[in-house]
Amino acid sequence: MSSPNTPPVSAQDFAASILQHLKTSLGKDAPHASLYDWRMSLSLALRDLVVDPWFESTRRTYEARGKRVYYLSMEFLIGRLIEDVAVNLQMDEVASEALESLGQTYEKVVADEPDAALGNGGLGRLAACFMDSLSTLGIPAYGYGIRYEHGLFEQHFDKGVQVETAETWLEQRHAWEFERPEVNYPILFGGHVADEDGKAVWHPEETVIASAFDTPVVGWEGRWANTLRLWAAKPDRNFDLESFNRGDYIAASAPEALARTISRVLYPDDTTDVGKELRLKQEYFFTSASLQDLVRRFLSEGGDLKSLPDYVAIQLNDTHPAIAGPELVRILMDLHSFEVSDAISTARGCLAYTNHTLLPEALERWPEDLFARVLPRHHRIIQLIEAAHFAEAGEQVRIIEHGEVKMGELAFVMAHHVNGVSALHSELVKETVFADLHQAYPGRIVNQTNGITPRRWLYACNPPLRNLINDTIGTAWPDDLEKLQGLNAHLDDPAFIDRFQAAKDTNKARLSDWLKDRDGVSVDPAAMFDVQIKRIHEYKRQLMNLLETVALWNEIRDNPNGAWTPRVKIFGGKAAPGYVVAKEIIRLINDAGAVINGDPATKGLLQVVYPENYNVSMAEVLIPATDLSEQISTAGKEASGTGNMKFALNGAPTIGTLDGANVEIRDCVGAENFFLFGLTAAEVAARRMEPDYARHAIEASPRLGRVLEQIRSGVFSPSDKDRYAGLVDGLFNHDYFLVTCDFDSYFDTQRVVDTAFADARSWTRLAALNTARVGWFSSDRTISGYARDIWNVRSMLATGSG
Ligand SMILES: CCc1ccc([C@H](C)CC(=O)N[C@@H]2O[C@H](CO)[C@@H](O)[C@H](O)[C@H]2O)cc1
Repeated sequence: MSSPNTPPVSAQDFAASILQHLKTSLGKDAPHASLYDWRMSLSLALRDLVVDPWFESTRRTYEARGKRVYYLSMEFLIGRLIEDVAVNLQMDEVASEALESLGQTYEKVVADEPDAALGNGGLGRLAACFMDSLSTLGIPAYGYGIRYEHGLFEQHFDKGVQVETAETWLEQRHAWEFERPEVNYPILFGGHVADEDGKAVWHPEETVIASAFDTPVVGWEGRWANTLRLWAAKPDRNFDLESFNRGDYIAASAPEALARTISRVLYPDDTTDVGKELRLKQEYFFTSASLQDLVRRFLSEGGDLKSLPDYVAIQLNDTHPAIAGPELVRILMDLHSFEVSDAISTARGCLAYTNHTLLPEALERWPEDLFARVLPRHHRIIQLIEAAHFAEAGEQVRIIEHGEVKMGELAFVMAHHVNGVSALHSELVKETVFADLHQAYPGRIVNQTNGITPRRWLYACNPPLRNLINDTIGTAWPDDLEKLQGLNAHLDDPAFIDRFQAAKDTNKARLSDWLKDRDGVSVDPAAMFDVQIKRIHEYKRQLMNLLETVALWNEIRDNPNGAWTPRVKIFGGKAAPGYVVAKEIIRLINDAGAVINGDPATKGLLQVVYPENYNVSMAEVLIPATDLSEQISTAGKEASGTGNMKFALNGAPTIGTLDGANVEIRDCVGAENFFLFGLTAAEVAARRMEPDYARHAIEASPRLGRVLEQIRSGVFSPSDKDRYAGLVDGLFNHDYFLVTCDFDSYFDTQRVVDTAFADARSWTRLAALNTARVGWFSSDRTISGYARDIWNVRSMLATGSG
């Protein structure tokens, strides 16, 4: 029993509560209950324990007239919730005991829960970690987003090729949400704006209703609980019975179908602005509903809108909710008769914006005509905002330019603070994408280096290591993660190192069982588990990892008697459906993997594994079992990364570039404890200026040249020799992400890793050292930074953590 605090309920009472829900909520008795019935009953029994702290938190915030944080995000990549809630309520072991007493297996029941995959990757997962930390710190907050009927697509491989199918998490009842039919708002679209006695009046042509679904978010030890309010789209008018009676069934259900389209599916793009009208409507839909809701709440508590910034801190998770600036100005001007300048300054006083990427193709720019057609009133208001900005800071930066509405510039101008997500990224934001605005508004850009919640990403996903840490330094670390520094004193204690290794081995055995059961793939837990899991993108350089794998394959075949360190290369990740090159890279990894895995000469020494449908739940199995964390993006491209933090926390040293938060991880663990390679961001910029830099790099590396020739000539696609000719030519002619230039440094550093891993005890010490020194990357520290530097909010839990 390692859980620090006494759980609120005994296993016996909790078993009774599960049985009660089975009977009254699921209408089943134990002998006839399905896995789904047990899972729902467990979820509802846990949810019962969340409601009181939830009500209490809401009541205390109301009474204290406290300032609230509103986190607006198009994505919340939540994953499963049972274990998260059980752990935060200190109920994980009680729940396991209770289910056991009912003849059920906790792990099996937990694994039946579908992931809430309402996000693409880093940005969405960060939002979920932030919600956990806001509750743990007792900061009153609402998360606002969209209740997509279909989250991120399911990925399947058909002969190594990614195919996408619709995700269906809501096919079954979602145990954790409470529908709020009474909380709904009209969302207006299109039409025109008329000037009626000096006032601009919007005459929309379409109205959709936003209806709320609330999910409680309980923090560590159940001390506080906030709300995640997700909006679903509904028609503003009833079923068209008349058309139905006329037999025109399509017309009858059209309003419903059309309205629901807005919250039907998550756009699966995580780096390319698709510029689709429906995407713009989704962004306005949830932003307008959220602003109408928070203004109603503020007014219902007797607030004076002039003082809104003192009670409301709105954080824009990238530019996706950037329409919040013009929308809040519209609400203040058109519905509450504010003057334009007061409306703009009041709105700016509430808003802050986080930038998560420098990739030009990811910066949202809406065609002005499309924008003006869908949001004619906001188009006008943006012109007013731009005029005010010109008056304040000159005309060098425009919001509307070349027939486009630039959402990054709009978010910047309408925010009191703008932040990047790692120290390097925030500097690059000042020097590149917002250099002019940084000049105009010095001091507006700050840094808040990302973080991860240790509750999900250590305490819940890694019981063996959690227990070892509890036994070694006590149980205070889950909400004070820098306490892990206490492990440094045990790094030279052989017993501790043995237990650390044992924990890693347990997790590696669990992963190999998982791969065997799920995919029929067997891996050797004694081999090095070398893992790269993240969205597939050229800048993340999964291709370079694959090229190194083929080079190693060659090396082993050339020197079969060499002292090779057995390695399992594990890849995981989805490509945006329209991202052709990324899908080619996936296919090449699978094709090359098939050849390498089938080669008797390297059997047991090198293996490639690529489980389908990487998601949050898979990460929770892969990360604790990892020996080597691959963070190999082109320097200057990965804004932060958060997977890098999860691996280090779970005792996996990093091979990586000086990019994003890798820089700060290396500073924390020590340069000698980080396998650094590659060009720096500045060197990347310089190398790009050199003509033919890729061709020269390839000519200088026979090892690389050989690998590229093998791929080009169809060694991994014997039935379709030229399948990868284009991909290889791409490297020769426009290797924008400098795979060719960093290859040799990467290959050589991997050989250093081989040698280091071969010395098991020193490797385990290195792994434990990583865990000990990355406590700073808790999202509690990140959120405390936002609260202090941007939101100026206090914790309602006045103890030390506030
Ligand atoms: C418009 C399409 C679109 C959708 C999502 C995005 C996100 C900003 C992409 C994203 O997830 N960025 C990642 O954010 C993480 C959290 O801050 C960082 O750790 C990653 O480095 C960054 O790539 C860009 C463009």
